[in-house]
Amino acid sequence: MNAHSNWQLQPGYENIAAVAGVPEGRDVRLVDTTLRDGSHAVRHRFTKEQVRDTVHALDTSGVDVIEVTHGDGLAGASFNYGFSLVPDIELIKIAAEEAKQARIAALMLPGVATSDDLRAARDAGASVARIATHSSEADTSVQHFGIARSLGFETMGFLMLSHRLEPEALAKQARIMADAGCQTVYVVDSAGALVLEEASDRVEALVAELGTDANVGYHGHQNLSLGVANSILAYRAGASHIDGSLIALGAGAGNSPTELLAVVFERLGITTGVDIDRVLSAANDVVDGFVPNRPWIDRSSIVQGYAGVYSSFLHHAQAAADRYGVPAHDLLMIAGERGLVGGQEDMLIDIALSLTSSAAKNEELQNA
Ligand SMILES: CC[C@H](O)CC(=O)C(=O)O
Ligand SMILES: [Mn+2]
Repeated sequence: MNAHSNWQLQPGYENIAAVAGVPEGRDVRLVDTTLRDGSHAVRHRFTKEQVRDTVHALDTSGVDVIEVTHGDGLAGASFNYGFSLVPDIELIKIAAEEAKQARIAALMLPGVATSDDLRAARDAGASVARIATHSSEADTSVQHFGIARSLGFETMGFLMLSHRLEPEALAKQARIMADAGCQTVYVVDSAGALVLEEASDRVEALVAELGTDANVGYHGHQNLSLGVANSILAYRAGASHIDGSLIALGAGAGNSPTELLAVVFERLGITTGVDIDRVLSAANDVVDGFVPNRPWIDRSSIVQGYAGVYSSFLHHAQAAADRYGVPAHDLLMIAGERGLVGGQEDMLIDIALSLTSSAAKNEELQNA
């Protein structure tokens, strides 16, 4: 572990001992994000009962980290990202009460949430902090990792839109997170854009850079239908933490399905500690029962993977498309060409307006 393993705990948090890493007896640690990334797919409308039932099902399946937060992280509930039905902290509290063995994780984006939100999540029972930055901006997470460690959180770092950096450059960003106190750094394929070795080469570079200083994780999206295959290659390249979501519930075409990851790892003889029968039931009998629309691999989400667009832009693009009468996939293609990053959702409206005004100009020219 890194140089900061004896982090000074803040007053009131001295008795908290967060142990990071893959639990004994498992080869890989599956981290479930149904109740965070999946929040995008239900427009942040999870009810208390849905959270309780999903946590119960995952916990009894043996999944040992369950993420519960607004899709855009703590304090993400806003006009920009969409309001939650139930505030994050209430949902985290319910999840922590319900989980008997699993740890509850909360995600934050520096600049959206603050250290006060982290503290509130800790007090509500979250014990894993996941801090996400754009892949080239790891330095913006430094103080948050310090605060998270001093609150006794286990820490995980997300390098979002990892496809935008070459493996060596990404590894340098991972080093910044690890040195700041991050215990597991993730290659995050936010756009579902990485194809096979593009995923494992990035994981390999992080593993080489971090050595025993931090674990490496992989978070996949299904836009090109490669979430599970990429996750297996990521594991083979040295990732010890793999994210998934029940029924793929997540942004864009969704995440790698947790139940499929569990089944495929088991078929490969790789121990996850997750009970297959129970996790399949969690997916089919619990989450599929309350989700109105599963994430889908369609023209828009495939374009996201193809053009490398942040998966959570999907609903924003659909809303702008409906409002301005332009195709969502065109907006997403242009968003990819412009290299937009998370937080620039409003630029989709700008793109829609420029498409409508150029369409109007073309019509004017034709009528002239
Ligand atoms: C809000 C953080 C972000 O959506 C994290 C994530 O899941 C991703 O980038 O894929
Ligand atoms: Mn994601």
